[in-house]
Amino acid sequence: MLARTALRAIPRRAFSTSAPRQTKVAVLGAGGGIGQPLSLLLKMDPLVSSLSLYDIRGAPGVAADISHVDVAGEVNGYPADKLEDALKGVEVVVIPAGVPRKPGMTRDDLFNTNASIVRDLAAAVSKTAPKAHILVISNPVNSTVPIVASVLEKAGTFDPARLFGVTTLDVVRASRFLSSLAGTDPKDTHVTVVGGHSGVTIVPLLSQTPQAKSVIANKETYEKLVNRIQYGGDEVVKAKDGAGSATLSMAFAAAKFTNSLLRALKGEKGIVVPSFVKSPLFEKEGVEFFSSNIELGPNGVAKIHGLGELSAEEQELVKAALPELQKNIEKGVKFAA
Ligand SMILES: NC(=O)C1=CN([C@@H]2O[C@H](COP(=O)(O)OP(=O)(O)OC[C@H]3O[C@@H](n4cnc5c(N)ncnc54)[C@H](O)[C@@H]3O)[C@@H](O)[C@H]2O)C=CC1
Ligand SMILES: O=C([O-])CC(=O)C(=O)O
Repeated sequence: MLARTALRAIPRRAFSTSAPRQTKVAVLGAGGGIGQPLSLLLKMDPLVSSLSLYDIRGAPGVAADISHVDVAGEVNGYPADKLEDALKGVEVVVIPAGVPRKPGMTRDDLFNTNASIVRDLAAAVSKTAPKAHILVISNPVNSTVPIVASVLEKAGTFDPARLFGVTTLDVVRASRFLSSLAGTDPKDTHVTVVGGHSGVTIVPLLSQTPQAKSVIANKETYEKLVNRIQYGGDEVVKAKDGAGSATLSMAFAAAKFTNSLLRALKGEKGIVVPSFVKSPLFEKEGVEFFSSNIELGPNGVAKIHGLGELSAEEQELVKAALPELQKNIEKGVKFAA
């Protein structure tokens, strides 16, 4: 009896909430390496009242499986030809559909396959759930988010406050990697990561984290840490040795970001997290999407924060990120046109 009570306590502690379950969330790509654990974590989020799981393969099975978990909330699975049904009445759509990397590939190498997957899913969301908040996980995020924006723009349904590239895994990694060096608890070690989601476009602002002070004082340690945060994805791709990329830590990160958004949608104030959104910060430099701290509100993006004070090294990192970001964004926009 004691063990059962302890198990029941896990979902309550894993997610923050002050309101009852009330939001319908869809996962597109729910049968995949990220989709399955993400769907389970969302089922355990008290703010999710109904889960709609869609994939071209296997979603009804995943839904049947997850629906046996003894927490409240409905779960439905939809096969390949039922995308519209899956999206009916949905307020938040999370998209992890698409192929992952193998060793030796860059995220941009996924473009040829994933661009059209994301484009077609965005068109379906625009048609059936035009007011939904869209959270894009599929890589290359620097290009897939602009693709979604372009598709919605053409359809007349684009609201920049409701489109997010999920870069939370970079934030999670930065916190974890820094904590292991600084001997701190990741729970209290927050790192703002800005830019985009690949290699040099990932820019951790470690100078703004008090716990990083002694770690970044050593140039070699600092450079190694920045590199590890920028190429953390490669570590997992290499270790999985052809079996894909990060799935479990990504599912964790996406569930965390989704929970932040759901809390803000329900009226909780003061939720500020990084996300890759349509942003004015570097528009003049020709970079229309950028990840920085975003204040979330009842309609999605409430305020886009600036970068704050940067060290000389961070200024250089941002400078190096911009041309690559611009290229990735343009590629997405051109594809969608
Ligand atoms: N944003 C981020 O930080 C991260 C992004 N990713 C990206 O997430 C994506 C998914 O990765 P995994 O789950 O490991 O791949 P996976 O191959 O295990 O799963 C992808 C799923 O998408 C489904 N799918 C393909 N086309 C679809 C369509 N048109 N509609 C619905 N579902 C479709 C597949 O059937 C499969 O079940 C990849 O592009 C990967 O690079 C991965 C880790 C981190
Ligand atoms: O590295 C990859 O391809 C998957 C990914 O985006 C990450 O783990 O950050």
